[in-house]
Amino acid sequence: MARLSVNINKIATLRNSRGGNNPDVVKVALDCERFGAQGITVHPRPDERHIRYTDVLHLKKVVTTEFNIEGNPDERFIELVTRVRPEQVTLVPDAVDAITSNAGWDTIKHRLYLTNLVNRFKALGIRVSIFVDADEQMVRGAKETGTDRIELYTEPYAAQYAENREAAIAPFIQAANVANELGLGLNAGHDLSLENLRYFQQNIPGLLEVSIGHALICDALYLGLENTIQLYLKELE
Ligand SMILES: CC(=O)[C@@H](O)[C@H](O)COP(=O)(O)O
Ligand SMILES: NCC(=O)COP(=O)(O)O
Repeated sequence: MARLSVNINKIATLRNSRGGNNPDVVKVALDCERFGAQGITVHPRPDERHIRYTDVLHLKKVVTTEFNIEGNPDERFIELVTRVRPEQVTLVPDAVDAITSNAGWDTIKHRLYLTNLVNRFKALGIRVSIFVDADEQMVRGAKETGTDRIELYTEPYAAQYAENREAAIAPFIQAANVANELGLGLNAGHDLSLENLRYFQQNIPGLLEVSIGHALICDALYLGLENTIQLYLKELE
């Protein structure tokens, strides 16, 4: 069964909209864990428009499930991850001005750069995952870097799901098969939701973890956080 890591960026976005500390991201992270989340994901960006670097330091002290820090590995991010030593770091090639992540790495073009980072983080005992599109060549390129896992960028799947779910999932099955064959661990995330999650996890072999933020927090507005996390966990059974 794939594990659920809740991305709490959106909680920080809400807090930042007013200053102050409401909602309290540390409390929400602990509540997510209490309600059954098996991991907490944060994605600090250089402008700190949602999760702040100081939040990451506070969260590290209290999170008892898997702590996953995602982001573009600029110097400040590398320093943060080195200091915090989460269970997992996910390397994402965000442009500074991106509203949200919108592509995986070109693992062939950036092989050396990624290999150096993978070695650096693995030497600290941090599991490394590389964010990639569902593309066989990118999965094979990721393997060359020595990464432990890849995270498949699922936005294209989510976007096509309603129209044609078989076509939407086909490249993801192919990428997953390649990852499994190469011995790469497999995570997935972006725009996964109560609508599209079950079909994804039922069809993707070897899926270890999904990180979900936007849709889950939106659902929680109507359904409550505890109930929502339970519903997502049910989809992963
Ligand atoms: C890598 C990925 O797909 C997610 O981390 C996504 O970028 C969430 O970040 P936002 O909450 O800023 O959209
Ligand atoms: N890695 C994906 C993630 O953490 C959450 O993405 P989203 O559910 O907010 O699109």
